[in-house]
Amino acid sequence: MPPQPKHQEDSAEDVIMAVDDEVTAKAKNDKSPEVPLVRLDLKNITYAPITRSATSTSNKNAESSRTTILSNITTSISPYQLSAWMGASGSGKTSLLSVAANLYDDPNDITSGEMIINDDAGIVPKRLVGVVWQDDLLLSNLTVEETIYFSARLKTGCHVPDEQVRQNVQNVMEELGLLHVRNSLIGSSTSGQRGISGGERKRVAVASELVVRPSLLLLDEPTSGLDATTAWSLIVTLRDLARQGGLAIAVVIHQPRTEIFNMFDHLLLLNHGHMVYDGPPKQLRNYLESIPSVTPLPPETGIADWLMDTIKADDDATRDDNGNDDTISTLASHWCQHQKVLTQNDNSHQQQQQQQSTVTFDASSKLSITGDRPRLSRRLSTLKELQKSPKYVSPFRMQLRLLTQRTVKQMRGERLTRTTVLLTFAYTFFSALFWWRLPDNTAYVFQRNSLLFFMLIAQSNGIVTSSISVFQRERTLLRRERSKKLYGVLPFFIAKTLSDMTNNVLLPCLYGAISYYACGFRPAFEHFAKFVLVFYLTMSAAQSMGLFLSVLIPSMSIALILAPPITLFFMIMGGFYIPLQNMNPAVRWLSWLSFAQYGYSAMLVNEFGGRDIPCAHEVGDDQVSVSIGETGQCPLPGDEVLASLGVEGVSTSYWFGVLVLLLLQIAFRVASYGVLRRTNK
Ligand SMILES: Nc1ncnc2c1ncn2[C@@H]1O[C@H](COP(=O)(O)OP(=O)(O)OP(=O)(O)O)[C@@H](O)[C@H]1O
Repeated sequence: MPPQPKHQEDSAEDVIMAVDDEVTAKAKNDKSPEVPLVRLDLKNITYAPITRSATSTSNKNAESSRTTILSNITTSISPYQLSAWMGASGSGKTSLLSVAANLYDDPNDITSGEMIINDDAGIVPKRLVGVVWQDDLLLSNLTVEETIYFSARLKTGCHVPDEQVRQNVQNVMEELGLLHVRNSLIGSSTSGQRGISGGERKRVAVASELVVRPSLLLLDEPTSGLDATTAWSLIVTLRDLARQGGLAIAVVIHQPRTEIFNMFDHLLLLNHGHMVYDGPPKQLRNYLESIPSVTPLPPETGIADWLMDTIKADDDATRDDNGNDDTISTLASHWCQHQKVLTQNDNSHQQQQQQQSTVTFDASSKLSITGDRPRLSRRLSTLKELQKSPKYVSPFRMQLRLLTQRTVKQMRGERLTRTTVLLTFAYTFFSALFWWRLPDNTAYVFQRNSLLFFMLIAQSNGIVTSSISVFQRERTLLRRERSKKLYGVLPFFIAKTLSDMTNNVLLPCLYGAISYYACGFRPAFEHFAKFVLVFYLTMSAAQSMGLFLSVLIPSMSIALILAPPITLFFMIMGGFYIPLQNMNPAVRWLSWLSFAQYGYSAMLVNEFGGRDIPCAHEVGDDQVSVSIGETGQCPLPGDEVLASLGVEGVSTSYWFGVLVLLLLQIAFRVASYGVLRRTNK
């Protein structure tokens, strides 16, 4: 007999769930706040995105070249249940996951079908969904605890006190066996920085989602790379969370061991984007063995292994008979027939239920309900109620604070890597080696001048390139977290700008400061401070230009190829190689956009402006002829030097250069923000 509502006058959304004794007992002890129950029904979903090459052609062509990845998928993810999605590689499991989580690129990619949330057509509010992808994007310089904490805090409203959030972090680390590595850095295999193991990474990714108890949790191959025991204990944890907390959980899984397979409440089997089975795992064997072409489960063979062999054999048979992959396989067409029967049965069942004024979960969950088990009554909210919430969980100020703290922590390891320290040391060594203690007289004006430009060139290229590579990593994380509505582009951007102002440019400035005294520029502190200021601003303008390039050019390899010639172009526009007055007027105007021009001019003004340069022969250093300052005057007025280098008019003002450098980087940053807002969705 189907379960009855407690009171006859209960609304139609009231749901009675039955769970087993053990789970009920655990649920009573569970102090975590109740999650809103979410049931997601996918009805006849066909997902056909436009392939990347097609988007470059006309819309008409693009439409006709959509690739159908999922055909007519009908399944449910129900509260209190752990569902598994299985299928061979490329069968469409990950695609289905992005459809269910509402994280696909374009709504038009769903060419037919509908999604139902708690009986209302619509999509799940993102704040209720947690997704763990195959490729986690954890920040390498954060510890395990910091990673989970930042994720928790960004997903928790500011009304929840910090102690509570930290307690939740502690609990989830305990649940997932991460306490022993709580202070270990995540690390990164690509940068050779050793960190936690692959299995621990996976658990950190799961913990970062679980910590806020999402109503709907979707995990893409959470057990891949885990040893058998760890995989088993992770699935046990997920099953317990579903049963105790009412979470609706679906995991994409390849070939689980039988003990794991038996833990699933619901199974969806896909093959080449078609459904092959959807229902209770316990009935799978009977169902498959009822198909004449299927070899029965051999003794001593795990059910998941047999399942994958059966799909493979079905694939081979389809290809043999028809010579192409597009033809629907025997298993898929058998399921179509079966589904028709199920739908008819379900319709008549629903009619029966309406007469009795009761509501149940989907067909599969009914199988777990037994009349004499204890019951938990939880209300299934309407979609409208679920949607009632601000766009972002945490307010702007909190997003900004958390993102700034997180970026600072991430940058602490990148600022002082062995490579950056070595590079700075090498450049300082070169500068000192070739320009050590330059005499201050007319014979060395040209060398002073070339050293100033070398300093700019040496550091700018590196800074533009590192700005591009750092942002390309951040971009993917931003896209993923933004699509989950964790924060907006503005707080991310401000946090990044604040971090950029102190990171990446610090070592180059240290290089500039040491070289300044080592090479013997004007000794007064005022000139040293002015040099450091303008050097800093030039470097940060170069960094902002690098950011703009990487925002504009989504492909990192292309951006990295284009960056050096673009930087060099602006360097030439700086006026060292060709004095600006000798430049072709058609391109000369571009020097107004060159950060190098303003930085170089201000440095020249700081070094030569407002003073006379002593004569070489008067100080006994006359082996080099005066090559700058056409009048041959001696002592040489510094303003002559500036004029001969093309520094004229407003450019002779140091503060003009400083102001334009400031404005230039603001312009690059604002433009980057605008482009990012429009494109990085
Ligand atoms: N945007 C897209 N455009 C074109 N083809 C796509 C797109 N996304 C996925 N595919 C293709 O759809 C098929 C299913 O991909 P999907 O990643 O969903 O499979 P999967 O079952 O998760 O595979 P795996 O187990 O190997 O991760 C693959 O052949 C893939 O190349």
